[in-house]
Amino acid sequence: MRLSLSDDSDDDTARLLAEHRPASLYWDSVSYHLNGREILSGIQGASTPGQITAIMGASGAGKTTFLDILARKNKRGAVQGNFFVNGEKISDNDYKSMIGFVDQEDTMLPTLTVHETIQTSALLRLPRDMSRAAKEQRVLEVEKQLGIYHIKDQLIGSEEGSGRGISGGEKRRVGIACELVTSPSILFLDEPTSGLDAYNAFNVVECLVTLAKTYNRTVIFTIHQPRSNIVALFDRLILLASGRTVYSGPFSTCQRYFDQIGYTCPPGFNIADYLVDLTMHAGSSRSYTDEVGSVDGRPPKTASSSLRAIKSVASVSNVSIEENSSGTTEAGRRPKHNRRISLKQQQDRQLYSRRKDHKDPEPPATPKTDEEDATLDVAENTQQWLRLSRQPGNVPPQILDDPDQLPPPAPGQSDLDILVASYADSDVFHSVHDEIVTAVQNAEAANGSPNSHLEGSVPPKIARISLARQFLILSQRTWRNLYRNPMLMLTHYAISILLAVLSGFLFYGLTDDIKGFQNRLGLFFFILALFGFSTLTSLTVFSTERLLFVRERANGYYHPVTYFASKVVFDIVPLRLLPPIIMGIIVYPMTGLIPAWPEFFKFMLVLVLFNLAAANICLFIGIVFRDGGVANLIGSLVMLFSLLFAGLLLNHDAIPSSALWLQSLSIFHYGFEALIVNEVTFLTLIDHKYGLDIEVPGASILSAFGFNTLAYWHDVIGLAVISGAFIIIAYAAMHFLLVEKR
Ligand SMILES: Nc1ncnc2c1ncn2[C@@H]1O[C@H](COP(=O)(O)OP(=O)(O)OP(=O)(O)O)[C@@H](O)[C@H]1O
Repeated sequence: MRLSLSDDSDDDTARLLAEHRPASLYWDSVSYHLNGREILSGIQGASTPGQITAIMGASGAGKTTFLDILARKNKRGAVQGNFFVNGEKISDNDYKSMIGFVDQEDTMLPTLTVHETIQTSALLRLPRDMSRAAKEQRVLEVEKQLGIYHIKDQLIGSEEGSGRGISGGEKRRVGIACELVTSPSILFLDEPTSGLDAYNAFNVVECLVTLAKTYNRTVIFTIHQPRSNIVALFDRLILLASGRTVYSGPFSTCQRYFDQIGYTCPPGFNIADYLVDLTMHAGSSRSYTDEVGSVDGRPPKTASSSLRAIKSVASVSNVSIEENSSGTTEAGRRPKHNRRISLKQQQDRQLYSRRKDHKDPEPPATPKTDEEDATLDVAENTQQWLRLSRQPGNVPPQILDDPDQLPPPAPGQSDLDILVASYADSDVFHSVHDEIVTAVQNAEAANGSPNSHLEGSVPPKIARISLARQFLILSQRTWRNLYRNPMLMLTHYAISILLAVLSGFLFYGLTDDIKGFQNRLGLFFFILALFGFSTLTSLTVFSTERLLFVRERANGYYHPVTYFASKVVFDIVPLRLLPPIIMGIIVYPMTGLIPAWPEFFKFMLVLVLFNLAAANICLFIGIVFRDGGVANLIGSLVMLFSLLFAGLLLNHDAIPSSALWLQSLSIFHYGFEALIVNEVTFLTLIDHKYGLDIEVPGASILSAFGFNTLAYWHDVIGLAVISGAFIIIAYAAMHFLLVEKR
């Protein structure tokens, strides 16, 4: 999968890659509290360019939380700790410009192709002064690098709707490509192999290794229980259990380390499986080293708690299995499941108990004083942190260089306590700690030198593309998404045309009498109700892309205003404005409404503004209410309320006049009144009574029905104001509510 880096003839691409600053990441005393609960505590570690760092642990160990914190994601709880890039503390903004983050679940538009998806990321995020051709070239390079070039024209697809597209592994690689295309110095990935088969999982990790080694990037990911061929690719390992560090250091030394502290991974067994199982058992058990130790005093040979392990477990265990599988129905024998439990317990004890062949040493690490702890917790700056790190009391005088020296289990101590204490007392811990201190000292020395301004940790500021370009790129994406989703367009247009023709026939040939007036009332009411309720589909304008928007925004793809504008222009215009215009053009002449251009245009203006107002109200509701069902309910209630106050249904005598101001909130009221006033005010209607044709001015009839004949422009302005107000508050809601918070 190794490919040539780039076409050197392209200066822009070469410059992008050259401007990348290799970034070593160091962290120390990292803790995280949420709602008074400690989720992570005292994690330290380092990851340098060219290295793959894996964060492992059982489910709920805190891997994702820790990765989020390393990537400086916006967290709900309180984060503490020291974070250094090349030994320096850098601002969140600078940091975010040099990292890429790939989430566990892929959030991509299923209607775009692989190439378009990566291209959008590149066009939005690569520097303004890089040419379009160079950006395109960068996309192709990354596609080749990740082995997805051959599927670049395939649709992403989804399980439901647009049909199955590319595979899960390919999707994961597209997600990585979207981040890689900006050439980040540090790449974070949350469970990049989850949901993938062994082959695809290996391919993905192999791509990451190529990236780290060939392009000198720092790669950090969480991973659940990797297969051994993947494990062999790790350079560093961070093993967490209940948010505490069981191991953080070079992967190459981890097996020896666990062996030294009395937890031996059986030969031929996947160390990742063993370690994750160990942390699970350790967290739930009290130390029983002294109870069982190992069978016949020797370390166990093989196995795990799984069936696979049971099959390969040695000596005594095999006997137990045979016993277990032979006469389970014979009288006098204990039930089968009891034997299984005891077998499992026995094996777990063999595998996950500390070996007995160690002498217990002096108590471990000199505890820090309360004062020092507190100071470390609130360590504000590098100087303070360094001072504390250099104090002898913080560096335990004795490291675990004698493999037979282990901390003794205190009464009530769990295996996890022992594992955590052993690590905090180990030479691995101290060498990582020294590495951090040295990096910080070197950075300080470099900053003090006269040439310090030449090479900082922070890459040069990237000039982002303008808002106008962002809008164009996002509009193109929204438009593609729309026209490749023909059912959505088709439904809106087909319904509008069908209902226009239907109402044209039902209200064909309106007469100029009282009956004709009533028909006009019915026609306008029908048209408004139809559009009012069909705009409820605007509720989903954001719901389907909510997660995509939140993530892209957090990853710095664009300014929210450009996303919002592109959605409004390319969703609301084609789906909410064009259908009523088409319907108006069909219905108006068919039914025989006033055949004059001014009245026709005034009729269309009301239809358009009414639809816009209804769509913007739904847009706002769809943004505020995350749950689709709730949003639908609220949307329908708002429309019903508005319909009730339209003027036709209301019994004015039954409602106190003080409550009539509610009409000013009703878009149906504005729309209905404007349409009927526009149509009837200057008509002369014939009333057939007692065999006579009495001419009645339309204005009189309107007044008798409670309409204000001078209200047309007032109503038009009312619709425009509601429409404008809701688009502004919809944007405000999106800006303030749709912010990533993990
Ligand atoms: N926003 C949150 N609200 C409540 N609890 C949280 C939140 N974030 C994390 N936690 C808790 O923190 C612990 C660690 O969660 P985290 O998702 O980091 O674990 P994990 O190791 O990534 O698990 P998995 O492998 O299952 O994804 C869990 O007990 C989880 O319940």
